Amino acid sequence: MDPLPTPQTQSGRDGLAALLARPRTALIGLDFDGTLAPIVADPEQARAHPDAVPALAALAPKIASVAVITGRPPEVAVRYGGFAGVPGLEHLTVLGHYGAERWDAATGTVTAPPPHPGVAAARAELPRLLERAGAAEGTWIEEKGRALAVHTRRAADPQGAYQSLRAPLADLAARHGLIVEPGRLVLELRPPGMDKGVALLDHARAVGAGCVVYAGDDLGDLPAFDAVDTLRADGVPGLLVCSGSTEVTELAKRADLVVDGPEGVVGLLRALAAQLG
Ligand SMILES: O=P(O)(O)OC[C@H]1O[C@H](O[C@H]2O[C@H](CO)[C@@H](O)[C@H](O)[C@H]2O)[C@H](O)[C@@H](O)[C@@H]1O
Repeated sequence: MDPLPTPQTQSGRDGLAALLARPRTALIGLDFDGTLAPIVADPEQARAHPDAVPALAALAPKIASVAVITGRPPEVAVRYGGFAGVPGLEHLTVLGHYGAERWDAATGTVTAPPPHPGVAAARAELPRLLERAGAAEGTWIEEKGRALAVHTRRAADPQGAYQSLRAPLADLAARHGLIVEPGRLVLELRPPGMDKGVALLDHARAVGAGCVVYAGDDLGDLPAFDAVDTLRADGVPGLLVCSGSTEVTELAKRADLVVDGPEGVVGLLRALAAQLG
């Protein structure tokens, strides 16, 4: 059996104690890439850790809500995660595109606002811009519909390629009313106005969460960490979990609990499910 780890902060221990005392009020929010799915070189090959879905399916019926909150389009996270049609996950919610789009297992449908016109304009310019910026071989554009992501993980010098594209992509985004979302060797051009913090807060309020756990690994998860702090200030206990990596260190500094990547996240989910009986 997986041992239940002890958070290193008092607020984290309070958050965990609240979850164990009142599981039926608990919301667990989880990022996808780097948290439920191991990081791989090709984003189209990312899949949930093989034990993630069984662990979630064991835990979800014992708590108020499980929400996957991801930068991916929700239908992609559902497909790569293997989340659809799973007994135990009948009420799973996937908040995709940083919360702009939503998939509910109960209906199997996605709700989404209209696309931002700046994405089409940026799409038309992006290949030429990368050429002019001398983007390294291996730089890859991920077409996300509501957004465009430029990946450098497969370049010979991924960090150098990433840094060299920051300014030109920031300029392109600004010209079309978009923002740049930086992540693990990815710079995403996306519409403003939504982030994982807004998504988590809205969902926590909608389900009437009495305590919240959030686990993430990347810079885009920091607003969700802020949301847990906001909830704590409102009297809702919370637990911040960092799915640790050597690529991003910002979350580890803020987390109540650092676990060893998706393997560690799955171990935590399994331990919670076992503890809740
Ligand atoms: O919010 P998330 O679920 O963490 O999604 C963030 C981005 O994740 C994906 O990129 C990351 O994972 C890839 C596959 O492991 C990896 O190759 C890449 O370097 C990472 O940045 C995804 O491709 C993006 O669309 C997401 O926005």
